[in-house]
Amino acid sequence: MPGRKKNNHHHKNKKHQKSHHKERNPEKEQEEDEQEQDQEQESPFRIEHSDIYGRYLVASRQLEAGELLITEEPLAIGPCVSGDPVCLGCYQPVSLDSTQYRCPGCQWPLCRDSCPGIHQPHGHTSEECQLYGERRAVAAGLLTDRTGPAEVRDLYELVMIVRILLLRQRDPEQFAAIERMESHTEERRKNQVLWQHYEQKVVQRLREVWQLEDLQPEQIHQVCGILDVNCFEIGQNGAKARTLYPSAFLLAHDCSPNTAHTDHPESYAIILRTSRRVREREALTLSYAYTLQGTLKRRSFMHEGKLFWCVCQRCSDPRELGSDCSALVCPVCRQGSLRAQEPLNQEGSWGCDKCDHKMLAKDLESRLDRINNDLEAIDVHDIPGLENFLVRYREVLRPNHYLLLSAKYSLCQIYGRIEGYLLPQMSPEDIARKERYCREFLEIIDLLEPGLTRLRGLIMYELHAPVMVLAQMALQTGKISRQEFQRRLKEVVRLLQNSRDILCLEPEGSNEHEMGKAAADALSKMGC
Ligand SMILES: C[S@@+](CC[C@H](N)C(=O)[O-])C[C@H]1O[C@@H](n2cnc3c(N)ncnc32)[C@H](O)[C@@H]1O
Repeated sequence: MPGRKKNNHHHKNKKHQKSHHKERNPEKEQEEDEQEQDQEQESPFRIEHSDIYGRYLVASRQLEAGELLITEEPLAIGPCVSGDPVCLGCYQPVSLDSTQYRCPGCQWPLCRDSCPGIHQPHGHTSEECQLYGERRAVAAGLLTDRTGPAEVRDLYELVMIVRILLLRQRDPEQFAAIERMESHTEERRKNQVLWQHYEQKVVQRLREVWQLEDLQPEQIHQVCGILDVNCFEIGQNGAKARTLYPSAFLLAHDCSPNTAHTDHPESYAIILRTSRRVREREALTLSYAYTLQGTLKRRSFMHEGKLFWCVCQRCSDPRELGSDCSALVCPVCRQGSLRAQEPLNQEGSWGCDKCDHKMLAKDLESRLDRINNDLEAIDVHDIPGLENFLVRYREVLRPNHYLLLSAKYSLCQIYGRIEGYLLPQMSPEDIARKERYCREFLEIIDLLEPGLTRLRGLIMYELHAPVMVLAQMALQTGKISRQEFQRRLKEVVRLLQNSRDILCLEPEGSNEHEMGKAAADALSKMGC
């Protein structure tokens, strides 16, 4: 499969070159065309072009859910750009204090001296080590436990850019493949705030402070654009990296996509499959944004980073495909729901469906930002804190609002899993609460990410346990009949089967795959 997909990509590039040299060798051209047609017939997708999407992939035949479309290793990989320091070899979190292991050559923090990513192409290479070693004072020397998150982020941002620019010498073909990706440089140049940010934080720093003067400003800006537009954020079991892949970048975006992807914990290869049935000629899509965000946020995220305004079905629908996950309680009548009147207008107004109250999107956004800050301040393991958040905002946000769903998602995962809240320690009321949150969450994910998607697999696994425990309790206390117990058990089996089928698609060695195996074990213990 990797070969097939890779061919497809290179094949496209050949085609591109050919169009400029058509008269050169007509016989060879014809032979190549035939080969291309053969390959296209075999491949589950082909590349097309539109004025809106640019290049994108379409299904070359009807595809069933779960079909493998692409698996390929990254052309480039680097740490994620967050304020959290990670190992340059394996992208696991590291600390910046004096006890943290550091590379003897360049002093950047690494997880340990036996990190599998040291001197590996997908990790901390000797080339990179030498470059940073010569610039210790302006690179790793700044990374101490007194360095704030913004400075940590700025320093780590440079790593992937430097790696790509080093590829120019080491592997010009790979570099050329990256250079052919969309960078939206001209549109980015028009946005002075964005352009100046990269000029100061990246271009000047690399050329003046790090003294990499042979890097041309235009090329650095182009690489920054390519990274913003095409990067995948990946990582298993706590690792956080960003990657560029040779052909997966071609998929267009949709806020309710028809593919799902995961990545291999060691090779960082992407594994991309259809998540549901896809019709012949339908565009293959993935989501560049986070599912648990409302339309206003997703659209501005895509506009800022990817330079387009999404007009997909979910974005165009004030009720977001029936999920209603952006609706607020009307602050005036307290009865109605406040929704976007023109969801594709970021500055439009939001109106109540029961009274005349209206609100501007920008006022609403700042309100939501404050609520989001409140949520982010709560530790993900803090059950009372999360429960309190749900109570505090139930008069403000509709029950399916994405901020409430985020809190419910955390609760689904920690009830039953942390000390003091393990299933045998939990009251029937708390177990029932876990069940309720799982069901509420699943109902929305079924609308937004239907099919073979990781979130569905995870939540169905979480849901099976409370259903099972409560059914057993109810049978023992005579609250339900044996027949009703059997009916509930059937649901448990269905949940376990679905989560096994989804989570076993995750790569071996990942936590999700382990969960898929646990679901399979539970089924065999039940004799299924
Ligand atoms: C990762 S690239 C995809 C490949 C790109 N189309 C190309 O030709 O190189 C992302 C870019 O594709 C375009 N794109 C992807 N999905 C889109 C969508 N749903 N609507 C409009 N443009 C889209 C935008 O220009 C976006 O910045």
